Amino acid sequence: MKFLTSEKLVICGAAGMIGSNMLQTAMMLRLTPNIVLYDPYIKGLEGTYEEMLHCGFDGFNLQYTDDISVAFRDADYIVSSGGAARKAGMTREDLLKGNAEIAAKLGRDIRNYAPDVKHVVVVFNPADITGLVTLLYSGLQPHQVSTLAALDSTRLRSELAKYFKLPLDKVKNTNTYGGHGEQMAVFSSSTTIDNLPLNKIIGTDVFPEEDWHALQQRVIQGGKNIIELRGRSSFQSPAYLSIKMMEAIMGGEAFPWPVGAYSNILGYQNIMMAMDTQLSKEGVKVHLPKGISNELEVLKRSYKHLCSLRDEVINMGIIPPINQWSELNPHIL
Ligand SMILES: NC(=O)c1ccc[n+]([C@@H]2O[C@H](COP(=O)([O-])OP(=O)(O)OC[C@H]3O[C@@H](n4cnc5c(N)ncnc54)[C@H](O)[C@@H]3O)[C@@H](O)[C@H]2O)c1
Repeated sequence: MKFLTSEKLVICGAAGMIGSNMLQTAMMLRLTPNIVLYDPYIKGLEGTYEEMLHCGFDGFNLQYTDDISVAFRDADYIVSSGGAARKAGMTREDLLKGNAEIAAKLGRDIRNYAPDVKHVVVVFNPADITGLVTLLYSGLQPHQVSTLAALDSTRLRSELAKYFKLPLDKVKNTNTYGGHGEQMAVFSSSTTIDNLPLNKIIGTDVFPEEDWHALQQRVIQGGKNIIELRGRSSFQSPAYLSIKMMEAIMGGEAFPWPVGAYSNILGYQNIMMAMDTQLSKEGVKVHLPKGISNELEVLKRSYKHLCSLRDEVINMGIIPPINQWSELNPHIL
């Protein structure tokens, strides 16, 4: 059976829930036979490796290591979920600081050991910030780094499909941009429900305004709901979507959802956030989402929220002030 490419894919955080599921998805989609698993937790990493052998997949050259220099040598693609998930008693700031520090190290490791990597997908949270920090320290070009940001859009589609009791594919073009969760910017003007524009239905008897607000809350709480139902944070959906991003980057099937990318668009600068994006072998292309004026206002609010998170990371001393970014990475103007 054929592979999409024979280039080397590295999965960081492969001992974890998302990382190990990314591996299984990449193998099932037969992206490449050459996959290297990295995680500092070597015992769990061996467990992931062993389980994949037990699946009985043919044709793979699978390796694992807790030595990042070995993992990254000659890497063509890197995807990383290697960071902490938020646990009880942990503040958002704790997660932000810890994972931003991991992202700074990831960036330095890319610069040192994988300077010729083609693309890096960052998954660990808060992904917009960890992606930005990785980009700055890696020295890569902005189109070479993207982040997983599709889950609000896929959750919006599933909530709408459940509300209207329709199959998922009757709900089209659900796009959320900007930051994740509370700060997402829903662009309902692009969405159709069984071919009817969503904006024509909102506020009618078919879909009262209060139901629309409640539905958006369910989207925002989508991740929390999975924790309540399953007793742990989501892992199958982020793993699947991250590897589908990688498939598009390797030249395979297009990725239909927004991804997080570095934006240099006027009014949305010096930030990584979900925009109207296309992934291909050339990396990620970023455009300002098309929307009506109140959607763009919400996007602006979301951008400002991400700027305040970014500024927290600057104040923590993890990344320098914006006017010094080009010294760290000359591709950032
Ligand atoms: N972007 C998204 O939409 C999205 C969705 C869900 C979860 N996440 C995030 O993904 C991350 C991973 O979640 P999980 O459920 O797989 O967690 P997990 O705890 O199961 O796995 C994390 C793995 O990362 C490893 N790790 C720790 N430090 C590392 C480092 N410096 N380099 C490489 N690996 C390292 C750990 O040993 C562990 O095996 C979390 O930050 C979570 O919040 C993101």
